[in-house]
Amino acid sequence: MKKFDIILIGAGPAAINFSIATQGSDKKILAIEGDKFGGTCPNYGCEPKIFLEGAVRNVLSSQLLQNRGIAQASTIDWNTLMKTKKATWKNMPAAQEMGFENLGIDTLHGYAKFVDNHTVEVNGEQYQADKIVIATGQKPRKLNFPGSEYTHNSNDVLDLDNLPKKTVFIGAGIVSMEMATLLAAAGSKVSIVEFLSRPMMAFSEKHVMNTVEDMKKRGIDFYFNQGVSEIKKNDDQYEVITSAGTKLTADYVVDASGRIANVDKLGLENTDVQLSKRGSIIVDDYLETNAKGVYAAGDVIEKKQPALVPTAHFEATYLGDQLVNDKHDPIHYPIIGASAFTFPQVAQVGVSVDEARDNDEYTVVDMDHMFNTDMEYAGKNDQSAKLSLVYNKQNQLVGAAESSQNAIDDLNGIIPLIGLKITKEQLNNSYQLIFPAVNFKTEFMG
Ligand SMILES: Cc1cc2nc3c(=O)[nH]c(=O)nc-3n(C[C@H](O)[C@H](O)[C@H](O)COP(=O)(O)OP(=O)(O)OC[C@H]3O[C@@H](n4cnc5c(N)ncnc54)[C@H](O)[C@@H]3O)c2cc1C
Ligand SMILES: NC(=O)c1ccc[n+]([C@@H]2O[C@H](COP(=O)([O-])OP(=O)(O)OC[C@H]3O[C@@H](n4cnc5c(N)ncnc54)[C@H](O)[C@@H]3O)[C@@H](O)[C@H]2O)c1
Repeated sequence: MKKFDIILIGAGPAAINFSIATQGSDKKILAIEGDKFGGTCPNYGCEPKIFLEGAVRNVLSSQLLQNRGIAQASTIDWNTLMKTKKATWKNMPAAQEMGFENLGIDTLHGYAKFVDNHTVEVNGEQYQADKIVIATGQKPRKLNFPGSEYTHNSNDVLDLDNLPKKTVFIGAGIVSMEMATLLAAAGSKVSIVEFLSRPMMAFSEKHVMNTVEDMKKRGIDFYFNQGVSEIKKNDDQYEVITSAGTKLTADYVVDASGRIANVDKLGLENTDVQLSKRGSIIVDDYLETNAKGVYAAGDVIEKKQPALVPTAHFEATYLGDQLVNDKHDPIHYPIIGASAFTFPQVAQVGVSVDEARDNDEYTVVDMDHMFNTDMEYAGKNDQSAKLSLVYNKQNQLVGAAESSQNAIDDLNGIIPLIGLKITKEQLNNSYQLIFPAVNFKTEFMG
């Protein structure tokens, strides 16, 4: 039996930031990874997605500027794009593992299974620690219906060598909306089937629907209020049948119906760790599970905050600091922005625009009139751009939502204003951003 002070199960963003936070301590720490070191973000998520999205955004922007001075709009060469993506990310897991080792963390390949609250088994060998951190993230959900065996998931899309002619996405969450944007821009005919009445329910309706309208103009079809009930295979084509009787043909079907906590290989039945109804790990305000000395961080935990890299990083940094310094302070989350890398992008932060519209405590200011002047977004011909701001009774900016080609960078400029509760006067007396900048759009400019 090998003994450590702390064992990390999973080696994604949560584990990485935990390791950074513990750097320089005398604790003996082991990171165990069953698949690829680095976890979802650099291997199956944000980073390869943003690589593909960068090309797509440039192409779609150039198409919008045709006849405004761009002579020939560009198009996507999917095969070269994918070949480049694969070459760029090939060495990522090895580089990530080296990152752990450089931080003084021992690494181990294999799936960890609990034997009891303080012992895990990996490849037949046992490892023990007083403190164990579960950072196993989430994985794509697999729906179960006749023909569901023909579906692919987001990991497959990010590795797709040849572009399908027709693609059907099941679900219209962030994963689906981003990947539909990619495949459609590259030339696939994309349809999206969604149970609910609109996509990305966690985001402001007005801004999501603004993006949906743009996606529709580019030929993406949406089928709301219905789920997929059956897929039939006819030679190399599939017939996708929905609960509303819609029939769609496709040569590629993506199950993008959501992500579930990665707990199935953990042997949690051998511990006191408890799961929520959704199957995520329940933790208290100290990120400790029901089993004393067993903690959890990142996407795997049940929480109100969005399951994103910044959330995982914040939790892991907090936990690393608590565990190596024997602290006992509850976690207090900061303002965390959320976004979808669609075209146009959708982003939001702070108090929800939808909730604020029905609440007397807040005032929602829709800044759309600013954009009709063809000024703020003119260089990108972003005519449909929409930005809404939420102010509280003290006239402090407390929330924002935007749909535009620049929504993510814009809101990254707004997040400090909200997080620091800064007033217009404080901002203008402290710094002036390069013009034109988001503070102009928010009328925060002095
Ligand atoms: C397509 C896609 C795009 C995304 N884009 C963004 C984005 O743009 N911005 C953003 O902020 N977030 C994005 N996310 C979310 C982001 O990837 C996650 O929030 C983040 O990776 C969570 O980190 P984590 O460490 O909690 O889990 P993960 O990164 O999932 O890492 C968990 C690791 O644990 C391993 N593991 C599981 N079980 C075991 C076991 N029993 N033993 C050993 N190892 C195990 C897994 O193999 C995995 O490597 C995206 C996600 C997806 C799927
Ligand atoms: N840009 C980013 O930051 C980014 C990108 C991708 C993923 N993520 C993270 O991953 C999480 C998961 O995203 P997701 O899109 O996988 O999940 P999701 O839960 O947000 O969306 C899944 C969608 O599928 C629908 N659905 C479920 N079953 C269905 C069925 N049978 N038929 C039709 N529709 C069905 C749901 O109603 C929902 O709208 C996000 O919430 C986010 O935390 C973030």
